[in-house]
Amino acid sequence: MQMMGTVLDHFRSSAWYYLTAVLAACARIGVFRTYFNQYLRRPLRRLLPFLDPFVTIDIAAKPEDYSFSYQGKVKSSDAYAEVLAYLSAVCSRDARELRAEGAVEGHTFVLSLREGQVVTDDFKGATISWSAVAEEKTTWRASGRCCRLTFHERHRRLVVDEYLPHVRRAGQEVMFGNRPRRLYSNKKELSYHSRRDEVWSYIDFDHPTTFDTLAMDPAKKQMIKDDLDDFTYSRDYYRRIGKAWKRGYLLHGPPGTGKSTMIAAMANYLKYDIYDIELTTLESNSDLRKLFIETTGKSIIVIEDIDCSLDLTGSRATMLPPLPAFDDAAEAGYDKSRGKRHNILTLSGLLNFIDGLWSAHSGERIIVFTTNHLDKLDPALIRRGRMDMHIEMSYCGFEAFKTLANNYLEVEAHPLFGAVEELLGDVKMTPADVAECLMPSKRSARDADACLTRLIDQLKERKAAEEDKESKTAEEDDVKDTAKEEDKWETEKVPSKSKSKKEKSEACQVVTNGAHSGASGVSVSASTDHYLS
Ligand SMILES: Nc1ncnc2c1ncn2[C@@H]1O[C@H](COP(=O)(O)OP(=O)(O)OP(=O)(O)O)[C@@H](O)[C@H]1O
Ligand SMILES: [Mg+2]
Repeated sequence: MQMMGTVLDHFRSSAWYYLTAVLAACARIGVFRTYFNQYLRRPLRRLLPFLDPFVTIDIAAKPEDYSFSYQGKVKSSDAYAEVLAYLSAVCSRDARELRAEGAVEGHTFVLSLREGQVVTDDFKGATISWSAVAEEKTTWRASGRCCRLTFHERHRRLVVDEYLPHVRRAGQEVMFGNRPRRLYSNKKELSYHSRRDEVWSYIDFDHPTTFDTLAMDPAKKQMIKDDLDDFTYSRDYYRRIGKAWKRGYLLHGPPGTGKSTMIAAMANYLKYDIYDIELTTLESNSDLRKLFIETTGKSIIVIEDIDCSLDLTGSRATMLPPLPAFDDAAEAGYDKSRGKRHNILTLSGLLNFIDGLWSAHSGERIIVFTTNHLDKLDPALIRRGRMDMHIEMSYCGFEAFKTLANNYLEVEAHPLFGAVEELLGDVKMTPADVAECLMPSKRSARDADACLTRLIDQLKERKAAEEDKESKTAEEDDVKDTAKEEDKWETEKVPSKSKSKKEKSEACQVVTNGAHSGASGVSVSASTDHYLS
């Protein structure tokens, strides 16, 4: 028992000893920390770049910050996905241990680094290392993956000002290129708070037309391609001259000359999405603005048949009719129950959409209008600067025909081409009609002779019809000319100066009276004769 007491005493005293020692050490650490923070931290920080000159930036998978989109809805940052897309090419080239994930959209894989792997990227003489790291867990966020870039302190400005924006832009392009193109059309019901997917619906755009299959004069086609190329590579130029990065094309020409086909060729050439706006479904200028805000960069915004969409021919001031009287309200499109007027989309609203302040929103855009009747449009709508390029889609010429023959019959030359060339010089036929003739009736019978003969027959028929029409018109003109000549001759015989007004009116009276007395046409001329005699 005494022994037991001695052991306990010993234990107590040593516990006390150790506790005192730990407390003393903690106190020393606390004192050290205080001294370190007060006197050493700053000088050491200044010394750090000499010891470790590398800077690191983490781009996390889970965005820490959220930005607010136009309608005040939270929109997450895409930076991590963009970096992964950018690095995918570098990784597939250099890394040995990779991970592959399906791209958010489309059918491709995005390759990224496995944890601990490093790849390097060169940019304007700077070497930047990328590594995949597990992000540290914090009190408010679970751990996630992040991409860490490391670079020398002396490249700090280059990386922050140029490299990172370059990574984002290139990443966006990779992401955009990985998915199929889209054809968007506007929904009918738009509310003020509609989100992007509530104002636009889309389908994958898989139109096979390219500039190679588009039938038109080769020089004109090349000019359009060059213009599109210039536009896409001119981001800095547009910025420098202070112009929104957009270009307007007006396609005009008779039905079936390939205006819609041209839009498809443009979209495939540039790899842009198409936003097809049906103006007649919109109620007001703000609807148009809402649609426009929800479009993305790298897109073609199309308004087809602009002359038919709305009455856009009036002056800007008179486009908006005054509010109708109450009884006429329904007829004039005034919805009494909702207290608002329909179809008050105005020309000035449309002009604003094309080149107002909103037009500069997010990236490059092409705006295309099509019309069958150029003369019906307000000059303000189609002036240069708004519609930068006016492209006339015209009837099929021989060069355009050769493209169609190559498309449909896979022939580049044929003995019947000579006859077609001659006839196309005389007859106006749209590419759509030519294409129809070249389309074999049976898929198995892709017989160039038969198709070309059918085309020649059609052209001959049209030529005969046109000649017939022309000769009829000429005959009618002759009759009209003769009638005019006779009238003129009759009028010249009237001694107009010899009679005073009063006499003339009396004469008219006579004529009128005379006319009353008999059959009108004959009587008039008879009366005139009477008057003349
Ligand atoms: N220039 C062309 N090149 C190739 N195919 C063409 C061309 N023009 C017309 N076609 C053919 O004719 C069809 C109709 O052409 P498209 O719809 O492009 O004409 P459009 O000018 O838009 O007519 P509309 O004024 O009636 O809208 C197309 O599907 C295409 O097959
Ligand atoms: Mg069309």
